[in-house]
Amino acid sequence: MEFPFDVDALLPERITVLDQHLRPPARRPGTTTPARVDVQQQLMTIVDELGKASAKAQHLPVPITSASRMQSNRHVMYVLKDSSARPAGKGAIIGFLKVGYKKLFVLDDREAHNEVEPLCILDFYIHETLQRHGHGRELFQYMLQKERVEPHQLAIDRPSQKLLKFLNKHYNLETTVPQVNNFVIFEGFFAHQHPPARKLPPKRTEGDIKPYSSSDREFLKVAVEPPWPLNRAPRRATPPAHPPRSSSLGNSPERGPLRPFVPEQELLRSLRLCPPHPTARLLLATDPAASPAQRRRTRGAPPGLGAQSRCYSRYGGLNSSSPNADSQEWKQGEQETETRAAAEETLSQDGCGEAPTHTAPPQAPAPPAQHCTVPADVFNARVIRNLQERRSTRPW
Ligand SMILES: CC(=O)SCCNC(=O)CCNC(=O)[C@H](O)C(C)(C)COP(=O)(O)OP(=O)(O)OC[C@H]1O[C@@H](n2cnc3c(N)ncnc32)[C@H](O)[C@@H]1OP(=O)(O)O
Repeated sequence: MEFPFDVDALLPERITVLDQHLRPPARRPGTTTPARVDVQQQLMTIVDELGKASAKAQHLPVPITSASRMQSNRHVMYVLKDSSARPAGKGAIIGFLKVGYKKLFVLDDREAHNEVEPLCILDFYIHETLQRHGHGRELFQYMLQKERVEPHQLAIDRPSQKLLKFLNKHYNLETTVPQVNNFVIFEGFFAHQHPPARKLPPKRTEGDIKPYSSSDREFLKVAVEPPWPLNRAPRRATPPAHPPRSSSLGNSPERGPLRPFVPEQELLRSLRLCPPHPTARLLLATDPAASPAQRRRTRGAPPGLGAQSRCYSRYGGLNSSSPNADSQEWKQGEQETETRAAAEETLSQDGCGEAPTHTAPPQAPAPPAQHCTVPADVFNARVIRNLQERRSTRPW
């Protein structure tokens, strides 16, 4: 990667380490010294351009590395220059590696939350024309020595497929410990933490735990999930052979498929916390049979009393002595009322299995006594449909 200024003179060493001060490195004796402000500007240009190139290579919508980001974070950037060739006599940049310590909450292989502050790989880029020439390894190896860390002690911020292959090839890192955040850690991470990972007190409720540790790549999350705590990770007996990969952003892996929704019992409990849907409110208001008070009054009644007083057949052959349209309509409405009331009942009882109470509306005309032939599975299907309709009132 070339620049309109002399990169070779600006960065005397093959690998230059930059921190938040973006201080120009000491120059070789004998070289002419441009104004300090120019040098800093040149450094900032290099950082910005590298950040843009890296974002492009990873298909990121915006760069996660820039001079301003460097200045506002305590990250360290290792910049590799091309010292062999000197195109146009000004040198060139091969790539960079950005690392930084971050406080993370990570899951161990027993899925316990651990508070750790590991060194994280935040951004890594080698120019397209120079990839697979060993430059990435050279840079990574230098960083490991400087930072005095072992590869398995690192946390990687949403590694790309290429980086995963790189880590596997050069450092034998393959088996990951599944996480609920963007970071990938590998087997052995917890064995060699300095200081050791701090386990969170067991009494702490899940709501107190930060669900996602801050990542520079937060904006890459594309899937819409239910809010915490409905999005808890499923328990997995064995870690997957490979960490989850991206679907929408090419090189960057994603956090994995959406976790399955919580069981029905939890869903019902959570639904009770939600305000009722306007339609449900309207139905409840116009239907006295669905009111909790009404249901409470009839809870002790023998089951099926209401049904016994109004019978119909799903097969159309009503046993009714007066099968007129009005009574048909009434029956349909009544059946829906029952279904709704049953769903209400199910909701109010947290799905504890108690049979719903069927109640005839007091104002309804008394239908002719008939034999009820609606099978239970049809009834259940309507209850389930009703529940599904209610699910669509979820706020996310
Ligand atoms: C947290 C993050 O920073 S995630 C983003 C990581 N960066 C990127 O994905 C940007 C594009 N990729 C790159 O810049 C580089 O490929 C890097 C930084 C990942 C690796 O640098 P390189 O100089 O290519 O690595 P190096 O030459 O030392 O090692 C090569 C090995 O890396 C892996 N690798 C590199 N490029 C590729 C590729 N295109 N496809 C698959 N594996 C690759 C392979 O394991 C490869 O070994 P192989 O050639 O025998 O298959």
